[in-house]
Amino acid sequence: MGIIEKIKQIEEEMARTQKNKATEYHLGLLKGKLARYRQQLIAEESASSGGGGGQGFEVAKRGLRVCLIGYPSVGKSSLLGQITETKAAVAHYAFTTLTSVPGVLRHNGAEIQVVDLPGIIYGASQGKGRGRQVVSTARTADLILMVLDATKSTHQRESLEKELESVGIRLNKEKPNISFKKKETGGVKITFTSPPQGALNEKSIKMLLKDYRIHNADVLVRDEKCTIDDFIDILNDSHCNYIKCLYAYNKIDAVSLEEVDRLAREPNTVVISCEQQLGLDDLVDEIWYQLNISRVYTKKRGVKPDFSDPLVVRNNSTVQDLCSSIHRDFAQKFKYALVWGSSAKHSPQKCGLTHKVHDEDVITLFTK
Ligand SMILES: Nc1nc2c(ncn2[C@@H]2O[C@H](COP(=O)(O)OP(=O)(O)OP(=O)(O)O)[C@@H](O)[C@H]2O)c(=O)[nH]1
Repeated sequence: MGIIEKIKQIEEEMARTQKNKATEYHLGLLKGKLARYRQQLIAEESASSGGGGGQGFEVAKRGLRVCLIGYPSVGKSSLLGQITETKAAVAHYAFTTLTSVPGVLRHNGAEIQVVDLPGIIYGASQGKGRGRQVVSTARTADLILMVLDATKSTHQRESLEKELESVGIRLNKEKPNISFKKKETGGVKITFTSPPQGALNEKSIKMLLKDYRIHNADVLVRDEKCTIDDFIDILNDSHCNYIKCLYAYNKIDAVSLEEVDRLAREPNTVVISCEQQLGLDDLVDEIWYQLNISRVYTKKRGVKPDFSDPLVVRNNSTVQDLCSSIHRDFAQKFKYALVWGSSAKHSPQKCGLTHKVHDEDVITLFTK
């Protein structure tokens, strides 16, 4: 039996099983299996398409990236046209022509890459077609901007969330506070910092570990609210991405004021109209805020810093993160850095890779 059939079988069994105290463990086990098979499916796809990507999908990442996700015709191309410098044609993507269009959003002197993902994400978790390529690009996002049509039902949002959830993309969620270390010997050791509240207990953890054929490991659950799902995420850690998501309801010009008001009150939500150019400045400000951006200006020795083209990194980034944003291998060549600005104790301060930079710092990097 292929993985897709196995996934289907488990999903059917889960749908048949009633949710109650007696079935809690069995359902947990099924969820664990499902996560494992889905992970295998994604790994297979990546291997067969030469490491993710796929035709028309490798968009080189520079600085921070926002990915637009949404159903066809919600107004993604129009939005990209409004907030970025790439004037993407309002065009219909045929199923065969999958191209992601990167645009550049300039704000507060920094550049943010905005990638429009085609609206064909549905069915990705079942391994259908190109949806998975969309998902693999979505994983590289620093922020997901889910574009929704205010005139349509809430179904579009729920089904996109479900789809992303099933491929291991967790929206607006922190990584579960569970430490998990595989070992060579010594058996399984499980510790809770306080008594667990739900079904995540010694029994269910042991059962899942057995199913994953892990016989030696240390597990420390630091949060009493952690669930079985959280532990499964930790077991499949390499396939889980915790990404912030901002919801943008477009076409508010076509719905009632009451409806706009209701949508605007939802968490992490901005209401816009691309056609009437409403709410777009708020949206850009919110993107900036959600990305937690720091701008760091580079300075060559003996020359004034270049204030026109900052490196853009997340707040709390280190010099190492900065190096990686320049080039994957740059950190290996790194010798030391001189830093001017609020993160430096004195100006300039000589720093190593672990130094945390602040917004508007100036830095000179010295290589070996
Ligand atoms: N009423 C209204 N219509 C809009 C708005 N923004 C976009 N539209 C219309 O919605 C339709 C789809 O817009 P696109 O920008 O092509 O949507 P898309 O999400 O990129 O669609 P795909 O390319 O199919 O993924 C077009 O006919 C637009 O004119 C808006 O703010 N209000």
